[in-house]
Amino acid sequence: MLQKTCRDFADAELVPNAATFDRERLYPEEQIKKMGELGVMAVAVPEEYGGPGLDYLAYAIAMEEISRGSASAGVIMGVNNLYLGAVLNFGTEEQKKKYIPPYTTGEQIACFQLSEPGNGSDAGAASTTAVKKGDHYVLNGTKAWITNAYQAGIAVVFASTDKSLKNKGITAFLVPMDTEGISRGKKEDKMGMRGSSTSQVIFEDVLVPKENILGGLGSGFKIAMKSLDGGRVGIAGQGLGIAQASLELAVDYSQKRIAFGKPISKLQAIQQKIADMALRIEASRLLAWRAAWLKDNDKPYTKEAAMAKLSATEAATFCSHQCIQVLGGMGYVSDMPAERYYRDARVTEIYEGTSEIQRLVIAGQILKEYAA
Ligand SMILES: Cc1cc2nc3c(=O)[nH]c(=O)nc-3n(C[C@H](O)[C@H](O)[C@H](O)COP(=O)(O)OP(=O)(O)OC[C@H]3O[C@@H](n4cnc5c(N)ncnc54)[C@H](O)[C@@H]3O)c2cc1C
Repeated sequence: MLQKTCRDFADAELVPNAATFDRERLYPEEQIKKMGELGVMAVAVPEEYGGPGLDYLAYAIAMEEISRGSASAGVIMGVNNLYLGAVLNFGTEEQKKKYIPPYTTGEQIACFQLSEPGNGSDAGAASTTAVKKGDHYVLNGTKAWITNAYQAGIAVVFASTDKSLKNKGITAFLVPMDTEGISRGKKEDKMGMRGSSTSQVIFEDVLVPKENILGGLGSGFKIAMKSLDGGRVGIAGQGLGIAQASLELAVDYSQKRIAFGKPISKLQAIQQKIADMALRIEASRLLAWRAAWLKDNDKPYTKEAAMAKLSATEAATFCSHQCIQVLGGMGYVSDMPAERYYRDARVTEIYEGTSEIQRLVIAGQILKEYAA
């Protein structure tokens, strides 16, 4: 039912507008509010905090269907859910009551600030500092590549409270984005995902009350890694959505395009592409749903989430590439969405851990299993 609801919504509200969001770098405000009404801005948030109380399998499915319509809407939703997951899993009761409900409806959205100009994959090397001053911490530094930075009302910010402890000295803070001393850099001019804003966020002597520490002093790195495990199930869903949209377009076009007197879908070379696309999508979907199922059943799922993210995002790049090939010249122009799928797909292999980092995570887990 959720899948159908999201698919119908995407077909009615996202598919017809996705090219405009992309071309005009437009934040899909109206659609994000409607997604809030559908419950997908806070999929796994229990009803007591304003969410629909679903699980990560539902999240993977919703991310796929929304991203099939507009990958930009998908990443806005994904980062909002990433923030909510961190507060839900690591917040005190008071923090959950205060910092979850306003971000479940799509009226206000959140961001997740881990990366910095000097470190992305090496997230433990955070150079943003938080220094204790009385009942407050003073934050200084620059966060980079922050999705939703221009719209977000709240952020979870990772900063070092003790550099000598390296990643064990990182602490997570809940920081309202209108706090004095916070400014945003220019909007990044991106290859894809142009309906979502991405920018640096600069902290200059930003005072944050000590009650806004999330999960305890020095737990920031653990919070980031655990949150990203869940986030990767969502990005796998996003990759699947782009891949599925590419497959559907390629199949439809191939049945209508006539070359040498018959539809190109009759050509075995085109059929091979369709088979390869469908195969990668089905395999990745099973990986994504398995990772979600493991999480929903409180079983370890770090390796499975990394496999799902890696497989589905590589499928997105592969399928969007093949889709352009099936469309020929029409794949290369913006009259058709194939070139947008290709541009949007590319970053899914970069954010929430690059493909290289997913392989490191997978290999690390496997080597641990075999060492036992
Ligand atoms: C559009 C967009 C939105 C984003 N949104 C957010 C956000 O909301 N919040 C946030 O915190 N971050 C966000 N990011 C940042 C993203 O997570 C980082 O870009 C990503 O983690 C990679 O970090 P980096 O860019 O510093 O690359 P680097 O870490 O410098 O990596 C460069 C290259 O080296 C490789 N590499 C690095 N270390 C290793 C290693 N140990 N082994 C093998 N290869 C390695 C990488 O895989 C990559 O190919 C976003 C990025 C983009 C582009």
